[in-house]
Amino acid sequence: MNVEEMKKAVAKEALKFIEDEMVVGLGTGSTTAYFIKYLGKLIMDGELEEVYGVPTSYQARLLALEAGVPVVGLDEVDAIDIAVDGADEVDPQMNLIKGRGAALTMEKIIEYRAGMFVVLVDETKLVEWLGQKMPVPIEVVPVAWRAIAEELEVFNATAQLRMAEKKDGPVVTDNGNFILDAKFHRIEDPLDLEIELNNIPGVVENGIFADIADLVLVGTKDGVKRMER
Ligand SMILES: O=C[C@H](O)[C@H](O)[C@H](O)COP(=O)(O)O
Repeated sequence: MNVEEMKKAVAKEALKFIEDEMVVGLGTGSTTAYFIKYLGKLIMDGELEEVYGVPTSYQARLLALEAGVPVVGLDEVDAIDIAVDGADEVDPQMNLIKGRGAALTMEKIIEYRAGMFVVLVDETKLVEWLGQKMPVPIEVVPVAWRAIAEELEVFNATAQLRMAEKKDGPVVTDNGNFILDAKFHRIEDPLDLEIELNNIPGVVENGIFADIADLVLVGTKDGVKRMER
C-alpha cells in the first residue's frame, strides 16, 4: 500500500462510524477529502439518510457540496455527533499537530464539540514526540504577527510567517488572519504549551490538539490500525 492507498483505507474505515441522522464535522486536507467523497456517495446512493456535514473550511464545504453531503453551519445545529479529520503529527498519547492547511481554528472549534473525534492518518504521521517533524501552525491577528514571532523566542521556537503560493504575500486564513509556523525543539507537555500559546494576545488559535482525539485510524502497509483511549 502506498500513502495514497493508506489515506483511502482510513477514510473508508471511518464511514463505519456514521449512522443515519448524524451531524458530522468535516475536516480539512487530503485525507479527509476522501472521507467526504465516500460519505457523499453513501448519501447519494440512499445508504445513509438525514446526515448533515459541518465543514471546518471552505475546502471542506466545497468538497461536501460537490459530493452531495448536505452542509450546515455550526450555529445551525444543536450538537455534533462525530468529527472526522486528518493530522500532521500524532504522538503515542494521541496528541496532535494540525493546521498544515491553515484550517486549525475552525477544526478545533468543531472537533472540541464533537461527541466523538476520529483522526485519519497514514503511518508517516506517527512521531515519538510532537514537533519531531512539523512546526506548530499558529493563527494570529495580522498586525500582531511580528510581535508574536518575537515572543515565541521565549519558548525557544523559531517562527516564520507562512507565505502563499498562488498569491503574493502571506497566506490569509478562512478567518482573515495570518499563520506563523513555529518550530519547537521538542514539545514535552503538549497540553501545557497549547494553553500557553493561546494566552499570547493576538493568537487566535494554535495547531496543538492535546487530549482531544478519541480514536486514531492509522493506515499502514499491513492495513488499518487503531489507537484509542
Ligand atoms: O489545516 C489542515 C488540517 O489540520 C489537516 O487536517 C492536516 O494538515 C492533515 O492534512 P492531510 O490529510 O492532507 O495530511
